[in-house]
Amino acid sequence: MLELRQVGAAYGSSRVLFGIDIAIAEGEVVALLGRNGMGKTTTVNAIMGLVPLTQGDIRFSGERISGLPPYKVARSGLALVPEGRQVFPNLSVEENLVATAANHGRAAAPWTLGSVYDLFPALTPLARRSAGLLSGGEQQMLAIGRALMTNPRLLILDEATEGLAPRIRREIWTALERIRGRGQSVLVIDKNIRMLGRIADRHYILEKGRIVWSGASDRLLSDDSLRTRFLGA
Ligand SMILES: Nc1ncnc2c1ncn2[C@@H]1O[C@H](COP(=O)(O)OP(=O)(O)OP(=O)(O)O)[C@@H](O)[C@H]1O
Repeated sequence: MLELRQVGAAYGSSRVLFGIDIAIAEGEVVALLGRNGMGKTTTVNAIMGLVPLTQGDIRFSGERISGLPPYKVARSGLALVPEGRQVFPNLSVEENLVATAANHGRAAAPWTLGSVYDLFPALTPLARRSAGLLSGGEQQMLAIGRALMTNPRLLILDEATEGLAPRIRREIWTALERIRGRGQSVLVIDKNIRMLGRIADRHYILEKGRIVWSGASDRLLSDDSLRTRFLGA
C-alpha cells in the first residue's frame, strides 16, 4: 500500500536520508526505530509531503504521492499524528474531532464520534471543553482521535506516547491494540521497543539516514546485540 523507493531528503544542503526503502502492506502495523536524530521524523514528514525529496519516490496504492502538497497527500488517505500533539486549542474536543473529519480511505465502517469516544472514554466528559485546556495525555488522545476521524487508509504516529505519564501511556497502547484489531494499517515511531514488539508486525531500524535492519518482532525482541547496537536498548 505504501512504498518508499530509494528516498533521500535534506534540509538545505544538509542531507538527512540516503536512499531509504520501506514497504507497508494493507493491514500491517510497521514500526520505524532508531536513536534520536537518525531521521525518523524526517521520513514521515517526507511521506506527508512536508519535506521535499532529493531522490527516489513514494507510492501509495500504486499512485505516486511524492511531490504532492501535504493536503493532497492527506486526501489520498494518509493521516499523521505529529510529535508534540497538535490540536486546535480554541476549539472544543468535539469540534476538533469533526473539524477535519472525512472518509478519505472510503472505509466501509468509518470511525465516528461514538467509536472514537468508545476508544478513548476519557474524552467523553470533555466533549465541550476547549482543547487547549486538556492535559498532555488528553490532547494526545484527541490528536489520535482526530486523525482517525479522517478515516485514513494509513495512520502514522510519531512519538505518540512521548512525555506522558505511565497510566496515560498504557491507555494509548491499549487504544493502539484496538486500532490494530480493526485492521487499520499503521506506521508507528516510538521508543518503547517492548510495546512495539507486541503491536507491530515488522520493524525498520534507521541509523544516520539509512535502513540498517528490518525484520519481524520476534527477531527484534530476541536479538539483544541488535537492540544494543542500534537502539541503545
Ligand atoms: N528543520 C530542520 N532543519 C535542519 N535540520 C533538521 C531539521 N529537522 C531535523 N533536522 C536534522 O535532521 C536529522 C534527523 O532528524 P529527525 O528529527 O528526522 O530524527 P529522529 O530520528 O526523528 O529523531 P528524534 O527522535 O530526536 O525526533 C537530525 O540531525 C536533525 O538535527
